[in-house]
Amino acid sequence: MSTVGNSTNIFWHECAVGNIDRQKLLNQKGCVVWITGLSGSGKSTLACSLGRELHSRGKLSYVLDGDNLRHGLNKNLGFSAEDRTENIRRVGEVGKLFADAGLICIASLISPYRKDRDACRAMLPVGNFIEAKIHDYLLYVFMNMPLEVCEERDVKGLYKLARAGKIKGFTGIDDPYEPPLNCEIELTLADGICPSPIDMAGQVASYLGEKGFLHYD
Ligand SMILES: Nc1ncnc2c1ncn2[C@@H]1O[C@H](COP(=O)(O)OS(=O)(=O)O)[C@@H](OP(=O)(O)O)[C@H]1O
Ligand SMILES: Nc1ncnc2c1ncn2[C@@H]1O[C@H](COP(=O)(O)OP(=O)(O)O)[C@@H](O)[C@H]1O
Repeated sequence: MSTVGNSTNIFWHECAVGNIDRQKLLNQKGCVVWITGLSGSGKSTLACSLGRELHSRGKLSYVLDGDNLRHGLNKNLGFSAEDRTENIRRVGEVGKLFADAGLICIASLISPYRKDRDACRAMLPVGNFIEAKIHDYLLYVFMNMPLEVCEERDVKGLYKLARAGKIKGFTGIDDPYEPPLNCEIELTLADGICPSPIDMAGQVASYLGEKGFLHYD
């Protein structure tokens, strides 16, 4: 019996089928691939491309997209620092459940503040897999696209509105984006050109393969 947050007198219930059973069933290791970067940097595009790549390799994944989650789970949150923190915390917790379910969870959110991303790392520290290898099972992918590139794309017209002062607290304009100091993968321009989503997805999938997430034995 314990107290967690505001809940008192609560108990943890274990089930007979556990995380290892599910990972064996799926022949993969559950993890969270967390894509962070500015609006318009290509997070959602990479998330979908990676999902497709993993699907084609017979691996089960699920995309948690910040914009989409704000239509449901997170629809009571705005863009204040406190709300963004709560947004990241909730998605971290959901990602942890997906990873525990054995899936490769692809989270795609601006997640601009370092302390919020660090808190997610602390929430999903290490996976102790059966062969005794220890992996981080939260992997950060930094979409390191220059603001000018994102602003030039401006698919939703939000940068224009932010520059005109019609959106307040827009990331990269009048709200900070704090680049990761310890990401697993950084994707950026090569000779001034953005690699294709398929190439980027291939790079992330290869990383997952090398780290042993795409099989379970
Ligand atoms: N003020 C402000 N700042 C940044 N972004 C804004 C803002 N207002 C609305 N939007 C739109 O919301 C999408 C980002 O949602 P996220 O949940 O990923 O943001 S965060 O991680 O909580 O910072 C983001 O989507 P993406 O362009 O896909 O990143 C924007 O379309
Ligand atoms: N690798 C890429 N190369 C060129 N354009 C891209 C690439 N990835 C995304 N884009 C384009 O950039 C725009 C923003 O992409 P999106 O995935 O919606 O970004 P985010 O989710 O970070 O806001 C879209 O028009 C998309 O087609």
